[in-house]
Amino acid sequence: MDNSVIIGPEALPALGELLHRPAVSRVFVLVDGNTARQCLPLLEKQLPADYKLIEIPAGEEYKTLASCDVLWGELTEQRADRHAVLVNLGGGVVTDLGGFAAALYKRGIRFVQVPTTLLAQVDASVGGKTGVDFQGYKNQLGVFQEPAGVFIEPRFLQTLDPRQVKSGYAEVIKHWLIADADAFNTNRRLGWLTDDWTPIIRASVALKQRIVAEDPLESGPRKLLNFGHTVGHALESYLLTQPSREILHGEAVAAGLVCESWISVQHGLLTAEELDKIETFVFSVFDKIPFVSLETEAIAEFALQDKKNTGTTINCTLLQGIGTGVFDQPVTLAEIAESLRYYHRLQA
Ligand SMILES: NC(=O)c1ccc[n+]([C@@H]2O[C@H](COP(=O)([O-])OP(=O)(O)OC[C@H]3O[C@@H](n4cnc5c(N)ncnc54)[C@H](O)[C@@H]3O)[C@@H](O)[C@H]2O)c1
Ligand SMILES: O=C(O)C(=O)C[C@@H](O)[C@H](O)[C@H](O)COP(=O)(O)O
Ligand SMILES: [Zn+2]
Repeated sequence: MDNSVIIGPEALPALGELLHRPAVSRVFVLVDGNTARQCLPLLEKQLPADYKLIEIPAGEEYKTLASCDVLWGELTEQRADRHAVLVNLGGGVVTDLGGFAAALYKRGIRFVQVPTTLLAQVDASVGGKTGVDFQGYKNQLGVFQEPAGVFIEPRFLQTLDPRQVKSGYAEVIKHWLIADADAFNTNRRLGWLTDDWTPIIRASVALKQRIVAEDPLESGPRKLLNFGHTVGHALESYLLTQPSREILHGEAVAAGLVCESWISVQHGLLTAEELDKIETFVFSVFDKIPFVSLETEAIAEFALQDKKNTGTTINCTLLQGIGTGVFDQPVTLAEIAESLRYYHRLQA
């Protein structure tokens, strides 16, 4: 097996061929409640007859060690050996958690990613970042571990809620902002809806693969892929602590793109006109996330746990013009809070 990415109608048959190889002792399929119903039927004919299904509840709140415990318990109960393969069928929660759990079970079994949301197809399934949330912090526990393959079938998106599609689109905009000004400028005029996501998935995967190949363990340029996430993760983590204020990862990232673009302007890296273009595009797709200005400090505090930090210094990825990211830019906690106040004042 290699860690290739296959996109299109040939993806699932290729996975089927791989799962029937003699080197595979047993196949386990990890799903959540929704992908069990909506996605498994399309995959099922590629699976060996004796595959074992393992289900976790859907949602970010289940991206935890407790869900890994359920998965590890099943693998142990079934006497899964090191030649077993775990197929992660779902969005970023299933691909992150399943990849992490597979990397730890018996010090590592092979896993494959079958992403079923736009977000997981353009971003989460690619690049080998896996993990779970811990004590309210996003992806606090995790490993870098490449899957044995990524099999992307855009037809899965047919059953996806439009809100979830938009959430994935935030990561696509992020890719354009850090590395593809032409795509940003073309697509901001076209709007976000399309009948066929395949070209956008292909372009995003290629862009992410290029950056990951240069720096798989995120000691340098991979930090570009984290643009929007210093503030985005802070907002997401904060709102996850608030009952009935649900936020999706991509929605938080969209807000983070605006806040971190504003910080880029304060650092003299981006012009006010460029910031305006970014805001206009982002708010043509996403509603503004409601929070009150009294909450900005508490939200900003979460940035103190960002994985790009060194000691007490918050290192942000910023934009040096649309289409060019720059990483390791020190920013203060006060700037993070001020960027949230700026976002809060904006009229969507
Ligand atoms: N590892 C990485 O590089 C990386 C990159 C980006 C995001 N992430 C992580 O990904 C997670 C978010 O992923 P997500 O947005 O896919 O969320 P998700 O996995 O929670 O999926 C969103 C919802 O859609 C449902 N669903 C999935 N596929 C479906 C389909 N085809 N039809 C109908 N419903 C479907 C799921 O059950 C869930 O309710 C976050 O935890 C984020 O931190 C990781
Ligand atoms: O692949 C990467 O590298 C990314 O940063 C992609 C992000 O979109 C993704 O949300 C990632 O999980 C964030 O990682 P973290 O290190 O900030 O937890
Ligand atoms: Zn992300």
